[in-house]
Amino acid sequence: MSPVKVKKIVCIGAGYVGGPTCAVIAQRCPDITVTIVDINEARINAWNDKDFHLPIYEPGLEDVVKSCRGRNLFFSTDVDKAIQEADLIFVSVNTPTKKSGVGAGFAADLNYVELATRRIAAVANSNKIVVEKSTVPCRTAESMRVILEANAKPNCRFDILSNPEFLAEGTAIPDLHNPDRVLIGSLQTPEGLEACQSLADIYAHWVPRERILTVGLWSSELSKLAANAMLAQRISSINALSAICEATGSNIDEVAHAVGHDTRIGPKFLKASVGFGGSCFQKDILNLVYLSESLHLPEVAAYWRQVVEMNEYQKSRFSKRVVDTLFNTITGKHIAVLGFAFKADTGDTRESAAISLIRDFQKERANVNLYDPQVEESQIWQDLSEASPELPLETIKKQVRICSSSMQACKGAEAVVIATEWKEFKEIDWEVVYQSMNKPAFVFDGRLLVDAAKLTKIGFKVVTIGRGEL
Ligand SMILES: NC(=O)C1=CN([C@@H]2O[C@H](COP(=O)(O)OP(=O)(O)OC[C@H]3O[C@@H](n4cnc5c(N)ncnc54)[C@H](O)[C@@H]3O)[C@@H](O)[C@H]2O)C=CC1
Ligand SMILES: O=C(O)[C@H]1O[C@H](OP(=O)(O)OP(=O)(O)OC[C@H]2O[C@@H](n3ccc(=O)[nH]c3=O)[C@H](O)[C@@H]2O)[C@H](O)[C@@H](O)[C@@H]1O
Repeated sequence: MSPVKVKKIVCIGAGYVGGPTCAVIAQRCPDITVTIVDINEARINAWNDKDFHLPIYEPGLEDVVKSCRGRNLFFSTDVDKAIQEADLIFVSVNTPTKKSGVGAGFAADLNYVELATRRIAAVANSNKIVVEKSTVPCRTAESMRVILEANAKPNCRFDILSNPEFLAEGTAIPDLHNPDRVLIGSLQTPEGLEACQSLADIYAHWVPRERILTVGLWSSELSKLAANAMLAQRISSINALSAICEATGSNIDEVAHAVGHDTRIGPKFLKASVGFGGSCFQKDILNLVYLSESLHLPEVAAYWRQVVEMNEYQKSRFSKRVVDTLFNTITGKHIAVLGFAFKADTGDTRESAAISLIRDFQKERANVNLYDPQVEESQIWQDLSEASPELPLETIKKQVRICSSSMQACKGAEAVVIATEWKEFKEIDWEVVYQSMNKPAFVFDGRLLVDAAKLTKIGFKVVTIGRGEL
């Protein structure tokens, strides 16, 4: 037997991962037909939009989709047909934190993975390579194998691979074009290794072979959780140090620069912030915490849990600093919040620190003027309602006004809070903003974005994360 040469791929799940990842595969492998399917019809319609108003904002994505949609890249809701035709199936569905039942608040909800797996088993009528692309707990591939084999049609073989995704939102396309590594986990059996080879051959169309790492299935699954946990741990470490900086008059940027110069530590991912957000860091660490507890390793669980707790502390510490600085009350004051996405260059708001900040400001009965260049209004109302379920939306709308520019948000405000590091906030004409604000005018920089000395010269009182007043 030799490795199957893959001709047709289906990706189940047309989200932030499935969409960009498989669009890039289609772009780089013109000899392979790629169909991305989803049960969400509105999402598929948006991927097929004739004016390319795609469901995800991601720099460079539109060009990739334009280059191959209708050629060898297709988006469809016909999940069954696409499964039947494919040699290789990516499972790229959502794996959120469980909201109820055993492990609620920690464990991953694997319902979507299981439903997709059962669908594959129900409709497949030829051999398939099934690839776990979603981030899943260790040994999920084993559950998938059991489900697939128990329901397989005669003469239908399934080989299961783990191929976690490491792209970051906002830089998904360059990350996919030039990945640090592609990780493929397989059973170390002859069939498993052949399936691994088939998938590696796809990536080898554009990724150098030495960056395609092949490991055992369980190592691959755990490596994904480990990578996210260690990245988040760096942010919590630098944020913990930012609190010490504020109390001692040190400057977190200078500390990060000095620490990061050590080649063993490295300069990346040491930017202090108002707290990390995004759909995955918290979820994947909680998943690791749950795994550790299930394995009777409470000390290990406590170690990782602290990374999330430090992040919660950072967010609440920042909103408290706003209240304390504004003379211990923000009731009735106007606060301009700039940015709602969890980071720049994405319209994604999942777990965004801005949501917690605005909820805290609402509790203090402040008026919030909010501006974000990408996030849809409907998404903002949904997030704010979920953050304060006790408040009717009408009450929230009385306290929060969505603005169409930074200028509009800042006009008449007592304070500006920078929550997302959008490039356009760097280019704000602060002289003009200052004139339009109530005095004293404060800027709270939660992203180390603005030139504090320049703003102070204009007349602002500037409070920056990780910088003390001493
Ligand atoms: N968002 C990110 O930057 C990254 C996410 N991941 C992981 O990738 C996975 C997917 O994440 P996202 O793409 O962000 O999620 P998402 O929520 O944007 O997309 C998942 C899609 O799967 C669809 N879906 C669910 N069940 C289905 C089924 N049975 N049949 C067809 N479609 C189905 C949903 O309708 C949804 O459109 C998660 O496990 C996540 O942890 C990994 C790396 C990066
Ligand atoms: O599994 C995932 O979902 C992905 O999670 C992260 O990617 P993402 O969440 O899209 O974005 P990051 O750039 O990692 O930023 C996450 C959060 O940390 C914050 N951050 C990042 C870096 C930093 O130095 N400081 C900091 O506060 C960002 O503002 C953002 O809120 C990882 O970087 C990806 O490798 C991984 O594939």
